[in-house]
Amino acid sequence: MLKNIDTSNEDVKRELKEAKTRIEELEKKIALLEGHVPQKYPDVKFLGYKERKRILVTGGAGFVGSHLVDVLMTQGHEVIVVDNFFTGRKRNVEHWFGHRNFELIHHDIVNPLYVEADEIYHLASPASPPHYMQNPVKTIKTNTLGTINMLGLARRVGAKILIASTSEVYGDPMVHPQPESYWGHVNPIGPRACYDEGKRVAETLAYAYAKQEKVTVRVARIFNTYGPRMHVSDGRVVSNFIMQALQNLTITVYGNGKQTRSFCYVSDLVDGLLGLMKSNYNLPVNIGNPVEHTIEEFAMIIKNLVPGCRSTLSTSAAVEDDPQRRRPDITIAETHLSWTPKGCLSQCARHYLNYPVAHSTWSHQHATPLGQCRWTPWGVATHSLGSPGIDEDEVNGSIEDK
Ligand SMILES: O=C(O)[C@H]1O[C@H](OP(=O)(O)OP(=O)(O)OC[C@H]2O[C@@H](n3ccc(=O)[nH]c3=O)[C@H](O)[C@@H]2O)[C@H](O)[C@@H](O)[C@@H]1O
Repeated sequence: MLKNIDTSNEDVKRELKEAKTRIEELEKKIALLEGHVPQKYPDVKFLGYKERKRILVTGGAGFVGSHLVDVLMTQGHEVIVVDNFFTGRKRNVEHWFGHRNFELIHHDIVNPLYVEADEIYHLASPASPPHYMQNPVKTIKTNTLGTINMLGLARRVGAKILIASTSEVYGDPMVHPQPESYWGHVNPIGPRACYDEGKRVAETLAYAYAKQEKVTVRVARIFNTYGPRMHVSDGRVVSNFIMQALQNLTITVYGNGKQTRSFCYVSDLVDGLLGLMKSNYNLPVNIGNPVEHTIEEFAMIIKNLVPGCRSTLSTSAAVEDDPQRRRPDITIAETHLSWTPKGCLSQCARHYLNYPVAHSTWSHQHATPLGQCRWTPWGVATHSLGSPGIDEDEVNGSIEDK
């Protein structure tokens, strides 16, 4: 091209010089950006355009959402994450920044969203009691208006939508274990109502849209879940007890500790959500681990997992409306999704124990399926974790994104 250009001409010389300077500036900017974007992504399968789906994950930067995003990305789908970063964090998905199949939208789903999608996983909502009680009106809006917006989007674009509901729809249950057919025992004006009733309305909305607007819906009732990327200031029992045990602080058992919970590891939950989305089953499905422990037993399990832990247990006044027993009946998930949780509590808790104490590597970790774990005194060798130590920022509860 330059052959026909008179490079002795002063104007051309000047233009070439300017262009060169501009190219140098751009090269510097590219180098700078490359420094921020991870060069190497986790392995992503290639899918042809017929198999590749465009999948929207609301709350995709949160604890559960980000693990789901990891699996969908590695399967080769195009994933759009929408999050308002109330409890979600960019660092949970930063290992995908810049990937051509990944998009992150900072948006609050209380406001309408217009995107194209084949499937929607609607996970957006705070899930930890102290978080959802902090702004109950906002929690109700997220679960009602937010769900209406997502169901409306599913209707407009013809997407299949999975609503993340909760074991909290059963309230303080009078039936144990809880089958999906149980209607629950919820205090509609209690401190947990913003979440419990919000999720119950979300379920009602899902089936109203299914009936009236022919939207294809799936409803997962998620039981207590734990794993990497749960914020250390999350306030739920697993992260509280682990952080207390690691620092030799008193383990704060609320009430007399005789209340029960059944804990599911996050990779098992994600498998259940994927299985439900794929299945033809359209009624609510419990996804949780049916192995039940009292909170007192659970405190001892965590204490015993931390070498040399000198923490003692304290009890206190019971939390208002705290469900006294919780254990999922997972017959439907086993029958219709062929799903059953694989993780056992002490192994998974040990696995998870590594993450909050090795914060620099925390956000990049996947919840490795247990079959792939190699155990070391501090957990999983495959994750090349740092030595135990506590991240000041995390412990002091610097939750700038809450
Ligand atoms: O982990 C979850 O997935 C669930 O967490 C909460 O439900 P909850 O069972 O109350 O969760 P936690 O706050 O972890 O409490 C579990 C039990 O431990 C007790 N607890 C909690 C924290 C603590 O420091 N000490 C303690 O004894 C609580 O009183 C409660 O009895 C949410 O409300 C659910 O939506 C969510 O699905």
